[in-house]
Amino acid sequence: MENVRLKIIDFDYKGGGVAKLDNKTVFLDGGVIGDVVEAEILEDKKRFFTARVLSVLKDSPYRIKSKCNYSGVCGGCDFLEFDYKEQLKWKREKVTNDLRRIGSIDGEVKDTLGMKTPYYYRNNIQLKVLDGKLGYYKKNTKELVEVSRCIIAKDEINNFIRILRTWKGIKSVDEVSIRENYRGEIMAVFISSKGVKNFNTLLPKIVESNVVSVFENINRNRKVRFGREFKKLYGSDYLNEELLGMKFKLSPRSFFQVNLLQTEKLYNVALKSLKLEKKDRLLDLYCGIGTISLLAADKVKEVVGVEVVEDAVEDARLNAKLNNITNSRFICGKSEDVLHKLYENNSLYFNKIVLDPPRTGLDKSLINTLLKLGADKIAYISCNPSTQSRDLKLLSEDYKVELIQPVDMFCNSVHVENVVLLQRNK
Ligand SMILES: C[S@@+](CC[C@H](N)C(=O)[O-])C[C@H]1O[C@@H](n2cnc3c(N)ncnc32)[C@H](O)[C@@H]1O
Repeated sequence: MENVRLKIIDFDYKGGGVAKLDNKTVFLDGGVIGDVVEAEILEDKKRFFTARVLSVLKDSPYRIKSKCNYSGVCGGCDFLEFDYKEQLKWKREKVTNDLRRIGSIDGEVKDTLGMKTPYYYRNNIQLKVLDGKLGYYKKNTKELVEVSRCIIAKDEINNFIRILRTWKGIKSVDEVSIRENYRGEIMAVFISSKGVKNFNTLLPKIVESNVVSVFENINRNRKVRFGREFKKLYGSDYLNEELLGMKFKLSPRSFFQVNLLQTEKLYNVALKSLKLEKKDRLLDLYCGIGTISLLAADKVKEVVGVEVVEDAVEDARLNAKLNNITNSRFICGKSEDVLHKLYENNSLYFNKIVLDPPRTGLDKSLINTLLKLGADKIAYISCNPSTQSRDLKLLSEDYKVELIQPVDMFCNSVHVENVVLLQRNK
């Protein structure tokens, strides 16, 4: 097919441009809303085309010059050439459209809570390693783009990348996960199928730096991020974090939100929306290391957190002790199974619930139990408005939506975090 001229009108879920041609949708590999581009059609399917941007013929008014040297090549970010204020507006619209289209929900969506400076915010990155080179995959490929610095990662993570680039042993590593805490300390996990070699040659540099913890993780199954065993190579078992004035310990397998400043805003919105009272019994499903549970503990009678990763549950129990909290309890298991058992045994009643599942959203059986349980208020936090909208449609049988607040957790990427407060119908 010959090349075509297209106007970008939207972004798809991967951050690629969307256009229209012959009444069919075109999914492109790039472009910014408002751009006019020359594109090569790659596939002509029944309902859509796929296409590759060859050149931008007319710049969108929202196109900006990227501050990143790897922009357009590296698949790590989607929106580095899209004006930040417009990103926030687009994310609000994305949430509005998903709720309407998938969830049949029409409520008012608040303006996305953004950052003043949407760079150098990520406290956790995963770099691929290929032939001793460190980087991210090129968009939609397994080709490595070598990087010496990442514009969305925090400063000390970038310093550690510099150190790793001089280390010969990096060749024995397949992937490296690097975390930075609130005071610039680093925890690194070297993920390797055969074991980390020559760590002793990296050690002197690590001792001089602010790396506080290094683990090896043997992983031969590329479908999961981590293998079963973590072996400590250096330093502490945990990374210490501080969030809204409380202390948390975090072990290498546990989940922690990637943007500290935005997490504080997110948690404040969710907890405030629940209007917590001393008589409340709060259930925190998908609780990770217990951050939300423990931040809520002094406002309620009792809080119970549920989490499937054992290490995270142990962290949560430790974090309760660390913060002298005595009215919290953490259960290890799948939220859907644990909630079902709690309900069947009639053992505990919760009048308020926090949900914060992974991108796949809620299990249908969990939704059924939630409807039977009938808590007064549910704060549903999600990093995927599409699955959240699907779940809300089922929950709206008994609940009405009272608040919809998007939060920009993943600046310069297509992803958006969203909080929805549900109130049970009288
Ligand atoms: C998006 S994170 C939220 C964690 C925590 N609320 C926070 O803000 O840090 C989702 C968490 O759910 C856990 N998880 C995934 N599937 C689960 C399930 N079926 N039941 C319970 N926890 C699950 C993950 O291990 C992860 O810790």
